[in-house]
Amino acid sequence: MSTAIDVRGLRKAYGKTTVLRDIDFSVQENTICGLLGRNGAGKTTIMSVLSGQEPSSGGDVRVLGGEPFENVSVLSRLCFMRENQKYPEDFKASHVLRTAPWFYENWDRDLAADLVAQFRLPLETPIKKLSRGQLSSVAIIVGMAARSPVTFFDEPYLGLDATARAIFYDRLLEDFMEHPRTIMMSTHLIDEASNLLERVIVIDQGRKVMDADVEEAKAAAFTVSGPAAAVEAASRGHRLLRRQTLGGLVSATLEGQPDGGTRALAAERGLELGPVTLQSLVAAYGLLGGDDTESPVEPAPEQETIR
Ligand SMILES: Nc1ncnc2c1ncn2[C@@H]1O[C@H](COP(=O)(O)OP(=O)(O)OP(=O)(O)O)[C@@H](O)[C@H]1O
Repeated sequence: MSTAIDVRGLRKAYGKTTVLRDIDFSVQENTICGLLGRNGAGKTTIMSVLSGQEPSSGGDVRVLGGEPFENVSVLSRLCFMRENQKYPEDFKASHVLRTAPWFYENWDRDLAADLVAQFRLPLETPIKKLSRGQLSSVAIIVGMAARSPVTFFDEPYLGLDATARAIFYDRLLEDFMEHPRTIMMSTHLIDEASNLLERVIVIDQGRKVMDADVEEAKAAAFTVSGPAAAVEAASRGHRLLRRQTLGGLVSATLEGQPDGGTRALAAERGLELGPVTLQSLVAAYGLLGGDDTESPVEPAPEQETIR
């Protein structure tokens, strides 16, 4: 498999303010990669540079083998759907769908029509009158039907209801299986999108702080929940990544995997051992902001109770 995106020592500054520092990563072709991080971390800026919308201030950026900025041969194979996508004044969704094939050579008309029906998108309403969710669905439909070899989605779900978000995730995965391509998506809805993501890159204050294969990262931690003293005992020998409390109950996210001793202790003291979700893993490294760490204990999905 070859490299679709290669970033070495990327720096971006606006005037005297540096917003990206010394960022390195590469993304293999035909991968769906999540770009995560708190507000203002630098996700949109990275995608803007990778999609040639803005020049970098230093470092080397290659997309499909070439520097994207002002490079038509790279730009013609990219699609960047951003959260505040701009359209010409008085455009309707029908105009967007009619003009999109001029820009995207792999454009799939049937897929676009199918998605319009699924998202219930009104085609003849002026874009500026569409609701926030309908506006997001226009960008999603274009980003998907374009089938560009490299596609960037910047928080594509804003304003979408839960059903529409589920349609987006399901259809994107289905289409990706049939037409593999490289997709980078920034999101704050980590657990919702986690089934899609093979790779995650986490940015914090303009620096890369995590770069991992999702399955490997999830396999490198576990949760243990129950009465505080028992959880404490079961946590010995493991690095504590995160601790949440609710009344007398504690849920700890620990590095590693439970060994025989931990399992036996859990069985004896009625503790629950469970897998870690991507969201809590990212939160465990302190990368989701304060609110999340204050949230009450929630049972992890598919928890295994050892008795
Ligand atoms: N044109 C600009 N001029 C000055 N500063 C900018 C400009 N564009 C972005 N920034 C700053 O760069 C930093 C990174 O912004 P960016 O939009 O990339 O963050 P983000 O991770 O996408 O955030 P969010 O999750 O809130 O969308 C922020 O501090 C932002 O204020």
